[in-house]
Amino acid sequence: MKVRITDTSLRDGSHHKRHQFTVDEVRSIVAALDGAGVPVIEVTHGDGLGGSSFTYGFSKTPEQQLIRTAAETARNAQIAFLMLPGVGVKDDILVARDNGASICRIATHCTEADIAVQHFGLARERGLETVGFLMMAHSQPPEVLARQARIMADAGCQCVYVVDSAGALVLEQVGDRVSALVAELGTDAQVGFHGHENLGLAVANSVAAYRAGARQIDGSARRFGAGAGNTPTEAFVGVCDKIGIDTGIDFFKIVDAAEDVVLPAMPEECRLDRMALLMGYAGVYSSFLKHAYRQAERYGVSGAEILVQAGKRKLVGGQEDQLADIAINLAR
Ligand SMILES: CC[C@H](O)CC(=O)C(=O)O
Ligand SMILES: [Mn+2]
Repeated sequence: MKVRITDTSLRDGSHHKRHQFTVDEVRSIVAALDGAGVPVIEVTHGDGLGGSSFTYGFSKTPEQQLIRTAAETARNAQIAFLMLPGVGVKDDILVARDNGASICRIATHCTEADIAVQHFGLARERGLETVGFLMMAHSQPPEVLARQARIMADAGCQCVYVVDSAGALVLEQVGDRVSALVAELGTDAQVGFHGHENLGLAVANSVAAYRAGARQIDGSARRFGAGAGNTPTEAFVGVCDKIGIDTGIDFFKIVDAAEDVVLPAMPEECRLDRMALLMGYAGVYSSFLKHAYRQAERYGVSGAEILVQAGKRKLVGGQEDQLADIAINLAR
């Protein structure tokens, strides 16, 4: 059986890099991933199209320039981009398409799929392949996610992802969620899985997702991503080789790409440390990590305590400003 892997080091890795990718880094990483046979490479600001801002962090290089560079560099891989309705707008989708991207991935909090309906419609109308992200999927039971997936599929989404944004899901919890989506969607849309490493389970969870019927899985070379990073693409490829899942990716080439090309572009390895573990344990959005560090330093409080409070408040993606509010309250 086959699975399609999307490498998101040039999008989810943008959080870890504080959105400072250069054209040269994108060119060399895309060339290496493409050369290893990675079929889809995602390139965007970490928070999606339009994310470059005071709230989320300014990009060093305009993301559309990075998308164009990626599309010009890839020989076989398709270039994907992410957008969160409200952070980006429909015109951003059209510009990304003109810059050579062919897969439009639209992310919403996992109870808010309806805000993406018009974006899926536009993307399909303009010939883009579509993927939907149900973020923070640990926070809702399988049946709720399945209903949200139905909204996305009816709007034109061709693959709905269970997105473990907090790296909080454990094995069967992934399988149950993916199975519910597979049962709901049937042949209307595929199901995908996007994992984070905050509890050290990203590869195992991705295998569980595959076994429950997911046919698209995200990875990031060298785990380059938010929080403790994502499912390491190279490790997942190795595991797939061993258990008979065809990824189409050359294990030895992706191992070299991760070590020789991706690692040098990382500010540091993604660490499974106290802050990351807390995120997985308390169900906190991985993209909050760098923001928590920044607010902790600014207000002289504990970053770990900020994350614990963020978990208690059940914050969702887009509520980054509340981390400052938490830090101010802790400082008082
Ligand atoms: C800001 C979008 C977010 O990083 C998407 C994602 O990768 C996730 O929720 O894990
Ligand atoms: Mn992610």
